[in-house]
Amino acid sequence: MYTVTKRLEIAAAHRLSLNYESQCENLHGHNWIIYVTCRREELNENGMVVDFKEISNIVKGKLDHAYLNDVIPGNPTAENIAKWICDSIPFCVKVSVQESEGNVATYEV
Ligand SMILES: Nc1nc2c(c(=O)[nH]1)N=C([C@H](O)[C@H](O)COP(=O)(O)OP(=O)(O)OP(=O)(O)O)CN2
Ligand SMILES: [Zn+2]
Repeated sequence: MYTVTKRLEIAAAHRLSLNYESQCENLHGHNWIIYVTCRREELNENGMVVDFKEISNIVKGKLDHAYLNDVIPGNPTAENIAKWICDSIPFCVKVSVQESEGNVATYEV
């Protein structure tokens, strides 16, 4: 079994709809740090699980400098961002999304 992990950083904006009063409901931004892990039994003809560039193209192409409410279905929390990324990348088994120094959400298949 082969595993690759790609670390990415994106800058983006979002606002959350919450059932309590919070500054997170206001438009604001983060520099999210994202770890994408893909796993596969056999390598492709290029000797790769998934090309790091493909991971970068998918994540950065859709999310970098974006308004995440327009991309992520539902509330663009770190949890939902992690699931959206995992569903968007072939052979992805785990995504961790770090929103700030102490706040990390992980989605695993
Ligand atoms: N489980 C989650 N909780 C929260 C999320 C999330 O994605 N998943 N997101 C937010 C907001 O995006 C907010 O911008 C960040 O939350 P906050 O609690 O303000 O985080 P801080 O680290 O900046 O605040 P401290 O109080 O200094 O810890 C909210 N919750
Ligand atoms: Zn936020």
